[in-house]
Amino acid sequence: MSGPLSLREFEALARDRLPLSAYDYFAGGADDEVTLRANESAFARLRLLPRVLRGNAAPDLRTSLLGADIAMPVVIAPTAFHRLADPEGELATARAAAEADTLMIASMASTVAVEDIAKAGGADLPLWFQLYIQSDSKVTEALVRRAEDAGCRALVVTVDSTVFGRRERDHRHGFHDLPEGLYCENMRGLAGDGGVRPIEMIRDLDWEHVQRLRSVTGLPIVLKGLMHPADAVLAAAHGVSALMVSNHGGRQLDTVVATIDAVADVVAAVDIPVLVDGGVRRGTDVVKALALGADGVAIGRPVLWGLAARGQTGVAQVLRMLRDELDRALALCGCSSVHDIPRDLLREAPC
Ligand SMILES: Cc1cc2nc3c(=O)[nH]c(=O)nc-3n(C[C@H](O)[C@H](O)[C@H](O)COP(=O)(O)O)c2cc1C
Ligand SMILES: CCCCC(=O)C(=O)O
Repeated sequence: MSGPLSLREFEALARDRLPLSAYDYFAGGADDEVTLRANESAFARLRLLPRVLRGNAAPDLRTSLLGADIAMPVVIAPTAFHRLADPEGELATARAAAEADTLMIASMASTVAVEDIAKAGGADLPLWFQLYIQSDSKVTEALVRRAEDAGCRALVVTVDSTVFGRRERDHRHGFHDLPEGLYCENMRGLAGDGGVRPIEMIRDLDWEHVQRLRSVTGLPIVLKGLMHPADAVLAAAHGVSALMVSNHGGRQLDTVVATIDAVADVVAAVDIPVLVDGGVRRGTDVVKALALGADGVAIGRPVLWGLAARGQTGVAQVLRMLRDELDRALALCGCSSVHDIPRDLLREAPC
């Protein structure tokens, strides 16, 4: 029997191996999961109009993001709780990211501490730290110091989570907390008694928080979960270094537009790098995001599927598969590099 041939086949393998409550936590979205489905289906609605007879050698996939040189414009989105998928958890993910020569964004809700993730990835792995700003600014600052000391090269502030989205799959399973023995390790030592402090989502999150963060760190700040071009303009005015157009993989506000439908307006509004995540499952999806002006994409669930199916090897295979698909798609589109993808490559499919 052959191994998995696509990212979607990794999901099927992962589903077979995971307890249903963990699978549903990873797979699920908010409410009716309209946005969860839309993220993927919007890519299918965009079609390619390739050029031919362009005689290109192997396309150049390398790119750079905030000074990090990486093998392809595909990075690892921050996702929580990797040890629910595999005992090695984020350590395995970091090793696979390093092997693939790409960039990893570690979740603040990782089940391995960020300094251990950094060690596993090695000095060459560009590691960014995702942050939920906490109500106590001292706690936020302690997290920032921890990320800086671990060698993280940027802070990715998630701004789409002023409250936690309602995921009905989790309610059905009663999945509200990590199982016995697993903890959000970055929060260890931050509770009054030296214990593990729970992560908060704060309703009053605003631009002042971004400004305050700007004043306590020299690291570049990336805002993740921004969809509206007017917010993109404000972000640039507040000294933000890059944006991630994201709807949290359809897990926060349901019926938000698909990210691939939002990215072009954000790109047009600002001069800073723009990444997009949500529903990227094929090399052709990456081509479409780049044709719309994105500087790169991030993948969330496919990494978890690789991890649950085969640990570090599985994550490395997922990244390799997407890289090979991107290479083939570019060749077939007549593009010589990831920086040479014209907008007129795209057409909307008739309904
Ligand atoms: C299981 C899971 C956990 C996630 N945890 C976080 C998180 O801790 N912080 C964050 O900013 N985004 C989190 N996200 C959102 C991802 O960073 C990303 O936006 C999303 O997964 C992209 O969509 P995709 O899964 O379709 O690739 C999570 C997503 C999933 C599926
Ligand atoms: C406090 C954990 C947050 C994880 C998360 O962002 C998600 O499940 O989407």
